Amino acid sequence: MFLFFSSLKNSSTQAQLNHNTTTGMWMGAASMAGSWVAAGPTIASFMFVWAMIQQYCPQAVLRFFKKYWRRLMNYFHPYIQISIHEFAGERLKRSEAFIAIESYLSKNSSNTAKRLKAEIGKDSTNLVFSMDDHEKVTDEFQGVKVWWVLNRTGSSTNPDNSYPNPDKRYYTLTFHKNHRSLITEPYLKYVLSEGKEIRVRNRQRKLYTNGSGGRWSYSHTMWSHIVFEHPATFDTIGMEAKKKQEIIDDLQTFTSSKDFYARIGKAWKRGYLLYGPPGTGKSTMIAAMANLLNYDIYDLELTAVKNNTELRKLLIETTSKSIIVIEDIDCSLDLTGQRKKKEEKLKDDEKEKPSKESSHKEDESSSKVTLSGLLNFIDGIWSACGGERLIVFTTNYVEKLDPALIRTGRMDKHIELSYCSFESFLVLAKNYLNLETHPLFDQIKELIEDVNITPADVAENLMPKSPKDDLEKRIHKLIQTLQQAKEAAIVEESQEANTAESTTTYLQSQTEGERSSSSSI
Ligand SMILES: Nc1ncnc2c1ncn2[C@@H]1O[C@H](COP(=O)(O)OP(=O)(O)OP(=O)(O)O)[C@@H](O)[C@H]1O
Repeated sequence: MFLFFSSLKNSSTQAQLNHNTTTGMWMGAASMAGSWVAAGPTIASFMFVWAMIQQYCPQAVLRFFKKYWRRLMNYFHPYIQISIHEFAGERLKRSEAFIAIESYLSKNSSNTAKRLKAEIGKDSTNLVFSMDDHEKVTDEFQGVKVWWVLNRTGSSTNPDNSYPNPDKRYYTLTFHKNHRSLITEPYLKYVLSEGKEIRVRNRQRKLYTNGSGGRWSYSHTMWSHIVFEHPATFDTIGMEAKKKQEIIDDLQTFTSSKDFYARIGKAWKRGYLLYGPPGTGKSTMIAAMANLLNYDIYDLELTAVKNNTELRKLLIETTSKSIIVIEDIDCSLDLTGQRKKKEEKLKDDEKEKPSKESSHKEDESSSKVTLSGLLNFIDGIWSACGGERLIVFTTNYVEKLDPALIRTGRMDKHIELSYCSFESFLVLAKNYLNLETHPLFDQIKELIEDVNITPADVAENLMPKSPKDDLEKRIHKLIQTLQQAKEAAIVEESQEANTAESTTTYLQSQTEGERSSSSSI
């Protein structure tokens, strides 16, 4: 026994000495290993004695032993360890604490850790380092040293290589028990807040999309991402200044209203409905929103989502500070008002001939996202997890949408993106031509107010197509397009007027005919 304790004490002293070296507590691994080899037979003897005691000792004596054994261990190893798992508790989502610690440690990993992982940082201009698996990093807080290790148990993928194995990485934080309150309270608080800040500062924004296929062969749809680098900003969007400012104010008020949302008991999210003809800048507006707020984008392809459960899973996986986009919501699913009528008709038909066919139809529809599933996605209980999110729908046909989907509270702000006005043209002219004024702009003003031309078409005309395309040429090209559009509109109008006139004449002759036949009767 004595031999055991003395060798244990020696190893412990060795470990403590190692703590005091600049390279941290693990640097003396080789000498530690030597001590443990020497202590091997002693440990074996001890285990044998302990087994005997456990078998033959009365319970009271055993409790006594256990109590003093723990005290003894505390004496020789006075360190506390805290583990922070990557997928602790919420198995569907990476732990926020883990992510924050990862970012925090990236700060001094590059100075102390020997093996580092490098990732491309913000704007693709720098590399961000983080510690690799099983690396150790020493940190100091108010003069107290702590040690972080990133552990990994098992492999990063399942044996069948089908999806990442989520439960395997965790950090351990080790510190002396004398500093328990300092480390568990102010230090960890500091680590989390600093980590979150570093993450926002360094992170590459991402554009996520859901869809089967890709790197992992999932049986269900999951998010995959690329770096989000769209250059659109509110400065580049052709839109009336007042309307633009209103949207910017709304977004900025939202992002700074965390406390307000908490106070009124509402989930910190806001819905935007962007509607208007194709080419009026709905997608561009989403990119500008993400750039303004520094958010990620989740481009949700509803047709690739099997059912409501899968939709909920995708929602849970989204992170804070993000925009969830469903483009062309009217085309994504049969979510229009007419859907109900169709369903009712189908039910009536099926009532008349209950058969295998109808049960097959039910099966099919149960594997689809439904309107109620989508409503739940927007404002159900699950929608509150993650916080600070915008949900944006776009459509070319707002009148087709089910009113339940776009009512205030779900889609809080409805923004119409329309044909190009002269004010919008001036923004495009400044961006594409670098011109604020030009003698031909008066002519453009007159024309543009008479025709329906999208900003996309205006932009296309202002784009240089060859080195010879100087400013004058591009302005003339736009004027020509506007004139053609105006002529086409006049022709269309006169055709419509002719059709209307001939319909009226036809109806009149019909009525007169009916009158004369009834008078002859
Ligand atoms: N208001 C605008 N300001 C600046 N550029 C615009 C604007 N509208 C359209 N554009 C230009 O036209 C192109 C197409 O626009 P965008 O895809 O945003 O339109 P959309 O309304 O989303 O179209 P769709 O309904 O077909 O998806 C963009 O690349 C952008 O450069």
